[in-house]
Amino acid sequence: MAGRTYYAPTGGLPPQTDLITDRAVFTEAYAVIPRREFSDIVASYLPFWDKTRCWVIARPLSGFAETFSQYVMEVQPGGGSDQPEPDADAEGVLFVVEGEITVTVDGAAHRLTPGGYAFLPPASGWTLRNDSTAAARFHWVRKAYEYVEGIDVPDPIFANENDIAPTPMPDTDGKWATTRFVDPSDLRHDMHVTIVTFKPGGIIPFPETHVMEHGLYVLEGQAVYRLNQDWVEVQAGDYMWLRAFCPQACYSGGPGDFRYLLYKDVNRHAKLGGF
Ligand SMILES: NC(=O)N[C@H](N)C(=O)O
Repeated sequence: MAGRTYYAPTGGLPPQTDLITDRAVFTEAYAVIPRREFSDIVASYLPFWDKTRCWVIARPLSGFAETFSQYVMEVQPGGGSDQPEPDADAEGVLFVVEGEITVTVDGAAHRLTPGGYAFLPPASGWTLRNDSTAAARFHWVRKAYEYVEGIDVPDPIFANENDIAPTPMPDTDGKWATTRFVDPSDLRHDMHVTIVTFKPGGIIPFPETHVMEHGLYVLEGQAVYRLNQDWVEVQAGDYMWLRAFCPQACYSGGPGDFRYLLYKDVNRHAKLGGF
């Protein structure tokens, strides 16, 4: 799996000479945030985080019952947090796209580099530092954990995608594969963050239409993505936010692999009545 690349935004502003034409879209069913929208203008600073800024790229919006938020975090050398997560019920997944971070849980320090993944259960008391000499950039997906009586809360997980063999989708000749950090049938988990890889020519050959929400951050490559009734061109660094039931399909564009980080809510009953 050598040679993977991970697009990481670095902020700044498009030059004043740029045309405004862009691929940004916001509809009831989906949003597309092109990579150049990760500008200084929309960066935020978070309470109890040092030398850190972030781009909030997804959050629950309305009575449509969205489940998750997603940030791209940028932590400068010496920065980090001893109280990163304010919500005791929030579980988190971190995925590193640039630099190095050290995440500590239960007294054990874990160094994560590009391709590095961490699952952090609610109330785990994790902390994070960038002890390196360069900026670190990583995704942080947050969700309120849905406790089930009789089912344990999952343990922390630390992994790197480069150590995991992707699982090919059946009958695709290996052109569509998913790298999983969690066993899909493990009912302790109510969300999955995976990496979806399409070889050139790989496609989703039908408009998947399902109740799960998605956040898709394009790590590498380019494609034409079907979102609801629209075809949208996407490239490394772009983000797609999909509400429940938004039909989705794609043609990967080559010449290299098209890969994205995918959030999905799973393994829980649909709530009946209210949100
Ligand atoms: N857009 C996607 O990649 N969707 C996945 N196939 C999924 O829902 O698992």
